[in-house]
Amino acid sequence: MSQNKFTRKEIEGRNRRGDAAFVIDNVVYDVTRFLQEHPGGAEVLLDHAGGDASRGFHDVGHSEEARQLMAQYAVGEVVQHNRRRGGVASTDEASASDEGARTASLLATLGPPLALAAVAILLYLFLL
Ligand code: HEM
Repeated sequence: MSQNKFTRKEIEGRNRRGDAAFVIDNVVYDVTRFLQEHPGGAEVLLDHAGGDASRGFHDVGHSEEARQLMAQYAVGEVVQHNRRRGGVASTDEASASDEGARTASLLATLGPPLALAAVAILLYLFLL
């Protein structure tokens, strides 16, 4: 496999019949020449072209033969800061979004009682 490094942005536009590439497990595959040969059809590859096909690829439960075949189409790797685990959540991206989700759920839990308490305090100050 070549040691070329790609950003996910560089793969994004490569979703056409004339130039199709996607990422599986942080490896970049140029499947332009494979489209017509894929036993699962060209369309499903094009659906994932330009993005991360890891989940789709693994969900299908490809055979060992398919895994060997795919090595022929590997053209490089995803740059370090764009790498993902399991093709879904990246280490960096995941921790960022985890944090966002945590903040949001904290706000959702604490928001209503805090708002009620604030209203109660205001009423107390103004009315009593
Ligand atoms: C370079 C990447 C890929 C290679 C080399 C490859 C190869 C193959 C091969 C050899 C088969 C025949 C069944 C088997 O041996 O497992 C197959 C079937 C299939 N592939 Fe892929 N595939 C690739 C990527 C993908 C991706 C990204 C998807 C979808 C997300 C996909 C979806 C399917 C489907 C739906 C089938 C048909 C399964 C069936 O009929 O039971 N493939 N592929």
